[in-house]
Amino acid sequence: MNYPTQPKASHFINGAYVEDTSGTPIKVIYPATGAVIATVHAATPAIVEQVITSARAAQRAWAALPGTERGRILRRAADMMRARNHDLSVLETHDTGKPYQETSVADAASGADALEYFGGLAATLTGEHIQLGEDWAYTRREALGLCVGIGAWNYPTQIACWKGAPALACGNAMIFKPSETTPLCALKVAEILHEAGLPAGLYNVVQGMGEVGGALVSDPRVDKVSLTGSVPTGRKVYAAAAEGIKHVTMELGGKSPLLIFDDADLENAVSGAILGNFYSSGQVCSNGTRVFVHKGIKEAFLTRLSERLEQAVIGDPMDPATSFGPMVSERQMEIVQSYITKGIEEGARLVTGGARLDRGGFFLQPTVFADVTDDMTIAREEIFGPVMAVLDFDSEDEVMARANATEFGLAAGVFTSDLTRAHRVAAGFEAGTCFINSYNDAPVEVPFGGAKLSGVGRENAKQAIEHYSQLKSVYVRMGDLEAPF
Ligand SMILES: NC(=O)c1ccc[n+]([C@@H]2O[C@H](COP(=O)([O-])OP(=O)(O)OC[C@H]3O[C@@H](n4cnc5c(N)ncnc54)[C@H](O)[C@@H]3O)[C@@H](O)[C@H]2O)c1
Ligand SMILES: C[N+](C)(C)CCCC=O
Repeated sequence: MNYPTQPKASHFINGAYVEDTSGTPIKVIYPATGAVIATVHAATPAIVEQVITSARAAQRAWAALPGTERGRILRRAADMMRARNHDLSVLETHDTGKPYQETSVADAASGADALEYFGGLAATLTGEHIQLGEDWAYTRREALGLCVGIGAWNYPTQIACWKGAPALACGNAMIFKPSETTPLCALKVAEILHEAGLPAGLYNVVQGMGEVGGALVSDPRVDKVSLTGSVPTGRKVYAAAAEGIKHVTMELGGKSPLLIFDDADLENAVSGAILGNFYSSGQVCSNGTRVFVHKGIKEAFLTRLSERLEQAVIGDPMDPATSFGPMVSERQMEIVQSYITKGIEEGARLVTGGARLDRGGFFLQPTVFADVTDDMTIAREEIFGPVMAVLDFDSEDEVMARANATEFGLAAGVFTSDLTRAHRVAAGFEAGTCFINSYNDAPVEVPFGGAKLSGVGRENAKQAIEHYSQLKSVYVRMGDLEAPF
C-alpha cells in the first residue's frame, strides 16, 4: 500500500474528517487473508445531525453557482482520480478483494468518467421557453436539495461517484453512506472532491449499517435517496422514502438471462458468459447468471467454457497476474456455498468448481452447473457469487418466455450472428440494460438501471439528470389580467 488502509477518521463531513468513537465499531477485513485492515465507527445520532445540518447549509450557494464552475470542479476531481488511479485501485482491492488487474482499469476509472461526464453536463442544464400567444412561460431546471446515496459493497468507488457526480452537477449536496462491508473508498472520493475545490459540506461520507441508512432516508430534510443494494433493502428504503414523498433511484438486484444461439461465435459467447458470471468473483448486479444455451451446442459450449476457466489465475489479488479473487466476506462466501449445495441437492450437474480454496481468505472456485431447470433455486434467486447456471433451449419463442419469467429485470444478453434476431430478442427482453454479442459494458454515456423488481430510475447518461433535478414552470403574463369579479 502507498498509504495506510486505516482512514484518518470514520466520516468525512463539511470538508473534514470527523470521528466519534462512541459509534459501533466496524472492522474492515481484507477478503484475501481475513486480516483486519482498518476499523471505522458507525455514525451516531449526533454525527447524522451534524452531516445533515452542514450539507443543507452548503447546498443553496452551490446551486447558485454557474454550471461551468460546478463542472470545472468535478472535471478537476476526475483528473485527480485518474492521476491517483494506482493508489485508489490498491485501496479498492483491499476494501473488496477484487483483483488489482480489475480495479486498476475499472473502478477509479469509472468514477472519473462519471465526474468528467457530469462535470461536462453541468453547464448545459437549462430550462426552455414556451410561447403562449403573447404570454409565455419558461422552465428552470433546479436542484432537488439534499440527496442521500447508499452503496452496496461490490463497487464502492464507482457507486460513490455514479451517485455523487450527477447530484453535484445539478447543484445538490450529497451524503453518501457506503456499505459497512467496504467503507474505505468513498472517503477517498470525498477527499479528492474537496482537494479539487468542492466547497465544504457538499459531498459527505458517513459510515454505518442499515440503521444509519434508515435514519438518513427518513429524515424530512432529505429530498432524494439513491440506493444500490438488494431488493429486500430496496423495498424498505423505497417505503421509507415514500413516507416523505422523496425522489428515489433504486439500483437493485438481478437474475439476468444470457441467451446463446447455435449461430453465435462460440469463443465470443464463452467470453460473454465468463464476463457475465466471474468478473469481480461474480459479485455484479447485472450478471447473466442464467445462461440459456441452444441444445445443439451445449456440450461444445461447456467443454470450451471449462477449458477457459482452467486459465483463471486465482490467488493474491494484488498480483497483477491474478484474474479471480476472493468473495467480499466470509458471510457472502457462506451464502454462495449454500446455493452450491442447493444446486447439487436439486439435481443440477456440477460441471466445474463448487469448492472453497484451501488457503486463507474467502476464495471459492468459479462454479458451473449444467442441466439446470427453471424451477431450481439456483435458476431463480440472485446468488451474487461465481455460480453460473446453464439451461438448455430449443426455440427462440420458448427461450424468450423463460428468460422473462423472473421478477427481476436488470439486464439481459444475447449471442447470435443473426442481426435481425439479435434486435428482436433485445426488444423482447424485459430488462433495463441489454447486450448484443457482449456483456456487462457500462460506459457512463449509456443509461444503466433495471426494470421490474430490479429498480426505478437510471444512473449515468443524460437521463440521470432527470433524477437529480426538477423543473419549475414560471408563467409570465404580458397584458392585463381578467378575473370573473
Ligand atoms: N443495480 C445495481 O446497480 C446494483 C449494483 C451493485 C449491487 N447491487 C445489488 O446489491 C446487492 C448486494 O449488495 P449488498 O449486500 O451491500 O446489499 P444490501 O441491500 O444488503 O445493502 C445495501 C446498502 O443498504 C444499506 N441498508 C441496509 N438496510 C437498510 C435500511 N433499512 N435503510 C437504509 N439503508 C439500508 C446497507 O447498509 C448497504 O449500505 C445485490 O442484490 C446486488 O445485485 C445492485
Ligand atoms: C460496471 N459493471 C461491472 C457492469 C457493474 C455495474 C454495477 C453492478 O454491480
